[in-house]
Amino acid sequence: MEQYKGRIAILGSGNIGLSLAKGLVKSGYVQAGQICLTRRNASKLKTFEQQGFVVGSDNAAAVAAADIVVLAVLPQQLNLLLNEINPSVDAKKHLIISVASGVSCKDIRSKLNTEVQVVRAMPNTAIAIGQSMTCMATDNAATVHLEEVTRMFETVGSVVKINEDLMTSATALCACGIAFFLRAIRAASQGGVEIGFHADEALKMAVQTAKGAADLLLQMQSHPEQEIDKVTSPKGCTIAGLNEMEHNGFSSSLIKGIKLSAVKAGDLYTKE
Ligand SMILES: NC(=O)C1=CN([C@@H]2O[C@H](COP(=O)(O)OP(=O)(O)OC[C@H]3O[C@@H](n4cnc5c(N)ncnc54)[C@H](OP(=O)(O)O)[C@@H]3O)[C@@H](O)[C@H]2O)C=CC1
Ligand SMILES: O=C(O)[C@@H]1CCC=N1
Repeated sequence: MEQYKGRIAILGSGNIGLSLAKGLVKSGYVQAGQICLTRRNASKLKTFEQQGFVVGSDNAAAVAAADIVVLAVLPQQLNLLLNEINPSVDAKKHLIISVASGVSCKDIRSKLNTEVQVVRAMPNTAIAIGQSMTCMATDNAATVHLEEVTRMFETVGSVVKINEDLMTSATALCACGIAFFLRAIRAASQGGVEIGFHADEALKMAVQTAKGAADLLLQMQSHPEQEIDKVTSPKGCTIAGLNEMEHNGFSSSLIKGIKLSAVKAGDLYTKE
């Protein structure tokens, strides 16, 4: 893979900003020294500085030194940040990537005095280990820039390009979604403890079983129900457990949670 030659500013180096930074370096897309990480409390970035990242609190300086600018603050923090960097953004030089939930490309441009190109990306925290599901959308980025952003996120997982009006749905299904599956694994391990395993072995068993389920679907390209049919022996214990879960609203609760998250994701910026 060809290494990216430019410089990236990640403004808002919290959970997702740092996960992205780690993933991009781990994948070899860039070296740590090509990434500038900012947050207001930059003293919390000391370990990243020791790993070779450029760190600081001066967003305008970070933008001036970069060609790709990643906006990774909370939606409620974004307007202040955009006001701060506005004088430093140059449409001819910069490409903006925003991972903020519920903020449109148009919203971002409306706060910057320029027709700068904006791409929205919605990764999840598995980006730190190159396993993100990242959804991407833009309303004005040139093909060449969209291709570069695609290449960037493909080094740290899978990428799907979607219409911008589906970005909040993508937030719920993929970005929040990783938490939903993690909770399911945790619940399975708690069940495992009740039926006789120590917590550490129950967790290991639940994790590997979940990984096997996901890999089956990825590698066989099959539908979950096809794989479930292979597990459920007639009058067996799997269908008994599965039906008990459904009587208690397993699928329904996941669907309802995803729907609520999608509504909330759309409201985070506008109802701050
Ligand atoms: N967490 C996730 O899994 C995902 C999050 N997102 C989106 O990413 C964004 C960030 O979320 P998340 O990482 O969870 O939030 P965090 O609170 O962990 O990170 C936000 C960071 O922004 C910093 N920050 C706030 N204001 C400024 C500023 N003016 N200049 C520079 N840094 C600033 C904060 O540090 P300090 O207080 O020191 O400034 C903080 O470290 C949100 O918009 C969210 O919707 C998208 C996909 C997944
Ligand atoms: O919980 C949140 O609001 C953010 C957006 C997607 C994942 N975390």
